[in-house]
Amino acid sequence: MAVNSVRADEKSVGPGKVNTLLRLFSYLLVYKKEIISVLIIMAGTVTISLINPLIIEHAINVNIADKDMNGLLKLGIFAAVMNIAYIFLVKLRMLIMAKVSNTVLLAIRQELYTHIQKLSFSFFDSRPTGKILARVIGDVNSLKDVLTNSVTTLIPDFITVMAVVVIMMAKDFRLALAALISLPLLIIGMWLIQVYSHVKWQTYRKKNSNLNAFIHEDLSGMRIIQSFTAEKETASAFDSMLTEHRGAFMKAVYLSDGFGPVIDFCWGIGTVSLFFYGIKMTGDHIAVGTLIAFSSYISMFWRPIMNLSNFYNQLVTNISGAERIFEIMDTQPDINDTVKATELPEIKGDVRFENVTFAYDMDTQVLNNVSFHIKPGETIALVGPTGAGKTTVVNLISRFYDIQEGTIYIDDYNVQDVSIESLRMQMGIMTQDNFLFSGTVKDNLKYGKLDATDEEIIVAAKAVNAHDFIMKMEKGYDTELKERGAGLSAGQKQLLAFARTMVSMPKILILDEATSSIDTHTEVLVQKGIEALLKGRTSFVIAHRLSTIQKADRIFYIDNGGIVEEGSPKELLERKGAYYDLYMAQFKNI
Ligand SMILES: Nc1ncnc2c1ncn2[C@@H]1O[C@H](COP(=O)(O)OP(=O)(O)OP(=O)(O)O)[C@@H](O)[C@H]1O
Repeated sequence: MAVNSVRADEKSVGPGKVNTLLRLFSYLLVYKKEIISVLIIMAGTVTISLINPLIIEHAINVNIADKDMNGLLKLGIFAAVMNIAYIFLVKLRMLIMAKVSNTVLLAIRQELYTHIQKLSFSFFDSRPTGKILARVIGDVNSLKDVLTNSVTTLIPDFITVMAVVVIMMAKDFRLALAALISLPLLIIGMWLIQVYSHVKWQTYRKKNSNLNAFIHEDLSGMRIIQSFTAEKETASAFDSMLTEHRGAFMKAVYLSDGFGPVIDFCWGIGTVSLFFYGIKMTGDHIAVGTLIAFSSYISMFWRPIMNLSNFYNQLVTNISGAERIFEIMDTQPDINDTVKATELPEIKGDVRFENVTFAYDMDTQVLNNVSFHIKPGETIALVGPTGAGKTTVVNLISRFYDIQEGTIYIDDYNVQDVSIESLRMQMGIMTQDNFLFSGTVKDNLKYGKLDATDEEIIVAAKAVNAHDFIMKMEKGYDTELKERGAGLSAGQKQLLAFARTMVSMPKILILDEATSSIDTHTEVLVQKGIEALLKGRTSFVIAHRLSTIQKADRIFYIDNGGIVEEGSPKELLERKGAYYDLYMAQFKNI
């Protein structure tokens, strides 16, 4: 059962804002050289902008006053060269920072994606794909400006502010205190805004996730929506989600917009207090020149503060994105290799359940004390009512979930004591949806074995009767497939999925048989494909076709948390129990 539906907001479990920031900035440390270059370049650009007024002053006071046109020309050339260098340096700084921040984003996205691939089924069970997508794409993108500005704003502006404070204190500490009197107000104001703003931005990101999940789900189910003519209903649901999204954004942005006025207010108070105190003291010993110098220092102090607060605002706006990314990175897979896990050697295909008890969640037990033993090469058909636990049994063999009680052995190895990779590598799993990826037919078949040769692929495809149909496609094995195999029939998708599994030559085959109706010709091919797949390997077939069930060595009828009937097809028919009833019901429909 999904914990998070499309509409339900995700829970926020951030590791704390400071930790999140430190962790985010730690990604920048890899690029120390580039960051130092940017800082040096910035020192250069600041110096040039400080020299510019001096050049103008010199031109007016000296060259123009003395009518020294030669000197003025030289000064002009010097100023032009310096300012061209300035433009070049700014471009270079932007280029380096763009490269650094994009590479960091790439690294974060890669780490996140690789981690998500390791997470267990339970993680994917618990959240819609669109919400995961929102984190991998949207949340990662939201960090770009934070990363860039942390170098171009945070460091230089912080140094400027500190330097100005030191100069002011050194010149006259009473005037300095008067100028900076509103600093505590600023700190309290910003802190209060960020506390509430952070929560609002968290909510906004959740609404954004919901919207993503909704769009993803809707687009995936568009055929169903159109066939049930439910476009109006989904459009109205979308509309209400957009309203929620917009509302969350407006609430967040109102608060964030409070930063500017708070700074303006504090700046104003600082200036008034400086002049009030200064004028009161002018009679004593404060020179007017010092007072004027202080008033320019005060703007030199507040301008970077303004930049820093914009950066802070950016941080508050986007830190929830970083929290959401790190939350996934910190999610540990439920199913892990144990410390003592060994490699499962090439198996024969013996499968044993000993008193296995399993529940997805504490409320509903799906399997209760189930035991069975399958010998290598046996074909077992799993039958029973819907929701009885057939898929659960096969999921446990591949250790997609861990059982609560009992033991599952493959060739006498406890599945919990061997590495997950060595276990799953020897399993061939075919689910009902026969998922195909965009790419060529060959690419898809290679999923079974990444280093398979063309010959291996063709042999496998021939074995399951898929070769002829593939050769009839436009470019044979090099034909490009659309996403999820759109444009192929259900039977054709199945044949390709058989071939993919055949390429992997698994010792244990798990086949969740599709029930979709297939034309008679393809049905014969599919049936032959199934037989070829089952040959010589231990197979679990969640069987719907009577023909497959009849050819199984044994049938397990699963119901009420266990195997209620077990035996060969003939034995079970003779017993006239649950399987007999199922058989007769299907037989009547033939
Ligand atoms: N990921 C899951 N999380 C929670 N409960 C689940 C999950 N998957 C299945 N269940 C529940 O476990 C029970 C057994 O499900 P399972 O899919 O094994 O049944 P099944 O016999 O294969 O059914 P069907 O023939 O309809 O495919 C059902 O009650 C189902 O609701």
